[in-house]
Amino acid sequence: MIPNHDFLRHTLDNPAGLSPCQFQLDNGVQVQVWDTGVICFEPKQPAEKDIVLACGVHGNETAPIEICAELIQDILQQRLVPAHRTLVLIANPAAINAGSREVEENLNRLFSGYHSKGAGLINNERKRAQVLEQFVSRFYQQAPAGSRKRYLYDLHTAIRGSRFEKFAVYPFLHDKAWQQNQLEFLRACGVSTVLLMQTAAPTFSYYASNTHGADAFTVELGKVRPFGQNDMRRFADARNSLRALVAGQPVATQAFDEKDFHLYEVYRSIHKQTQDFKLHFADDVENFTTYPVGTLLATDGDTEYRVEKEGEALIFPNAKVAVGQRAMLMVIPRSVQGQLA
Ligand SMILES: O=C(O)CCC(=O)N[C@@H](CCC(=O)O)C(=O)O
Ligand SMILES: [Zn+2]
Repeated sequence: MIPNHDFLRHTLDNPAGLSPCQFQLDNGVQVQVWDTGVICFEPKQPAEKDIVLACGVHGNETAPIEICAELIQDILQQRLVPAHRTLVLIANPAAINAGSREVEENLNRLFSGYHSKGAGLINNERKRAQVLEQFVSRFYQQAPAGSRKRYLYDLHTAIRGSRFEKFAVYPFLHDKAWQQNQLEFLRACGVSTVLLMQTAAPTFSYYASNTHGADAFTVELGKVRPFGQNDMRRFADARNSLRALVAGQPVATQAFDEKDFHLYEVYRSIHKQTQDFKLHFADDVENFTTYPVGTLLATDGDTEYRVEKEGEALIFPNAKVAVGQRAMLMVIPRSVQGQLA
């Protein structure tokens, strides 16, 4: 039903859609293909977690796609046995085939209904964002009754190198407490730099967090590289921790100690206002770089953006985004002492 148990290949061969199908593995795990890139695993007696793993929201971010493709194949071949209901999403097959971040529009700016705003469902990324929301809703709503925990890890790699190779974006929680066990899990994945957002966002992780109450994160696992050029040893902690999570096996976490983390909050978000938006530092400047107060960072027509605050660090600078979109975040260190649940 899935040739060679290779769901990534099957997805990329059918980027426009796949007929739903379902079957059972010899170990009792129920497999349901809901669409291209959308596969759901349900153990006979699922434990309490409902886990969504997403990759390929940006088509050129290949290492997370490889991690998820291997996990799917290993479940299908019964080398990995899920203990929890698990939905794996290869989010943007057309962009993966094109080897590009997006085909027409940034998929990760289209969640929480943004797909249908303005001009509406005018391209495939907008349509995909809508159906991904529907699949995530279905997955969480179809869970067995009882006390359950929802998770979504949206796996990415960043365009630039980074002073801290791996980092996560913790979506805005509307003043709810950050989860200590989630910070511990991220650290087991090799991620000890976390950006705590203070505003709503059109991203997949914010959607899962805000709409479904999931513990949800955008996880940046390294730098963008083409298929075949990822050193998968650098992803071993993330790969192994995610597989242990799905299998219900112990994850090698350590008790939270703030000294082990680099925690940041957003000081300001710089949006591209005109086509003239220009960054005033080189393409190889890394995420989390700091400059002295007063340094010119970017210009946008007559507007100048300079470092305003000691310790302000830049992240996700990208002059190529569409006008109106986030072109860079400036972040500052912060503490979460006494603010964790
Ligand atoms: O490296 C970059 O500039 C972008 C990497 C990336 O795709 N980041 C995500 C972050 C999403 C979030 O803020 O939760 C994105 O920009 O969509
Ligand atoms: Zn990305």
